[in-house]
Amino acid sequence: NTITSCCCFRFPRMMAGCKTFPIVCLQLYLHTRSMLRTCTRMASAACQHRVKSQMYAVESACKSPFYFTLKDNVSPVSSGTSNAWPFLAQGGYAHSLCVTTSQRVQAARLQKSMGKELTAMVPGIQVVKLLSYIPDNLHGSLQRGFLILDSQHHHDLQNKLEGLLRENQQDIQLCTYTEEEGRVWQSRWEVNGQVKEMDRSEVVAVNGPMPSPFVEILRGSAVYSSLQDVLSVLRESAKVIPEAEKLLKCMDLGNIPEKGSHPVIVIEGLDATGKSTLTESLKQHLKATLLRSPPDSISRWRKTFDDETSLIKRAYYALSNYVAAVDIAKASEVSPVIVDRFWHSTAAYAIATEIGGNIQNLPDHHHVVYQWPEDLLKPDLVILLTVSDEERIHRIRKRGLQETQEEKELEANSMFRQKVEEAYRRMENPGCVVIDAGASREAVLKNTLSIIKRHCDI
Ligand SMILES: Nc1ncnc2c1ncn2[C@@H]1O[C@H](COP(=O)(O)OP(=O)(O)OP(=O)(O)O)[C@@H](O)[C@H]1O
Ligand SMILES: Cc1cn([C@H]2C[C@H](O)[C@@H](COP(=O)(O)O)O2)c(=O)[nH]c1=O
Repeated sequence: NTITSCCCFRFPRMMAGCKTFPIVCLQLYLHTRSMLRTCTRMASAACQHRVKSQMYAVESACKSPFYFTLKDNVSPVSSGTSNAWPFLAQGGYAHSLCVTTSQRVQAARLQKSMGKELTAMVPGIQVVKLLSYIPDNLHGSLQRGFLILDSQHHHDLQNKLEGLLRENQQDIQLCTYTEEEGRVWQSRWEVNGQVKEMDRSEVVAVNGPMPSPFVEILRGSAVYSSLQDVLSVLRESAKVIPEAEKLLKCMDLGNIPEKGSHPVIVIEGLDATGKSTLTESLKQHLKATLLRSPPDSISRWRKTFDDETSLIKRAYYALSNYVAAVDIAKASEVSPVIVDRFWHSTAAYAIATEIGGNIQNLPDHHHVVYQWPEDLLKPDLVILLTVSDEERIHRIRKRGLQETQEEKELEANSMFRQKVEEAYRRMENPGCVVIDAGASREAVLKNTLSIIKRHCDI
């Protein structure tokens, strides 16, 4: 950046009036470009190799992550007491695949497609999220990937992984882990004409940091804290996703819209908790304007972004709040505004999706991901509707979804739902006022109206 800015701004000023100025400028520009290319190649090459202080964190369903590192890197203090690897029992194998490319949109898309490919690769293997990073430069060194657990040592798995490495040799790092007499070895593979084992190093289990790197990376990769952050991801995405370009054109990048004199009330909650039912009734009772996020103006691209990587999908939902804020600001000049889902949904679903395992793995209370973005119009009141799982299932069934299929989904997603709701409850500034929405429609409406009267000037 410094070189580019020097070339583009300072240097021309120094050379103004000089006859050879255009030639010198062109030479400098070409030289800079080639230097930048060399730097990128060097950085990428460095990523393909092990760095001594490199740490690995493996996501765990019910506990904190499992951490390991090269044995040389371990000081007696940071070392765990045992090197028992839960994945390598009974002569099984494990492999790690990390995306090394530094371009975040490209890296996220490659990671998503590899995840899909790996899960479908061989029946019986287990694919778990993995992060590789250098502790004092987490964001700068982060590589996302997977640990592939192969307890039955499938012969064709190694071939398939080699195929993946061949196809993406510049962008991924493949390692295999084996246990020999209680010691675990990491072999790194590289394509050198054919796929070869480059080197072997001993790795050991270690204690990890608190909060875990899975929590630390949420901000900026799933939960955004400003419009600038969101736009920067979407601009990068626009190079490969035409809808991102169209979406950006819908965004009015003027000043932050200011709320009018009427109250803005947001209704939040899990699916089928009664938000639509309640918001329609509130609209009538309060003679309010009813809006939703994502707003109609950009909802035609929702499906495209729902199918995208988390980085891009969450940027879409985050942006949809800023787009909705423009309508909310205008409407609140003339009437109260009811909003069906807003920022809290965006953050709560993003956090619950990204954080694997159970509720204990969520970021602690007051973490930055629970804070309202400073540049987003703030509502006067946020109401969270909660109902028991049984009642929610009952309502979904009555709404007409197929029973058995839906039942299975609810079973599988029980932990996910708990995490979304807990994330909602932890949101701050504004926090949520929780209403038990398991009562009758009339009772829920009455309760909500009395809370609105208490909090807002209505
Ligand atoms: N208080 C209530 N008692 C019983 N049934 C209710 C109540 N509120 C809503 N329902 C019914 O539950 C179902 C889900 O309600 P609704 O569509 O309002 O929820 P929602 O939160 O907007 O859902 P989604 O987020 O999935 O759009 C509907 O069939 C609705 O008629
Ligand atoms: C607004 C918003 C929604 N989602 C997800 C959460 C749910 O699975 C669906 C529900 O949307 P609906 O419009 O209420 O049917 O969308 C999300 O992940 N992030 C958001 O900001």
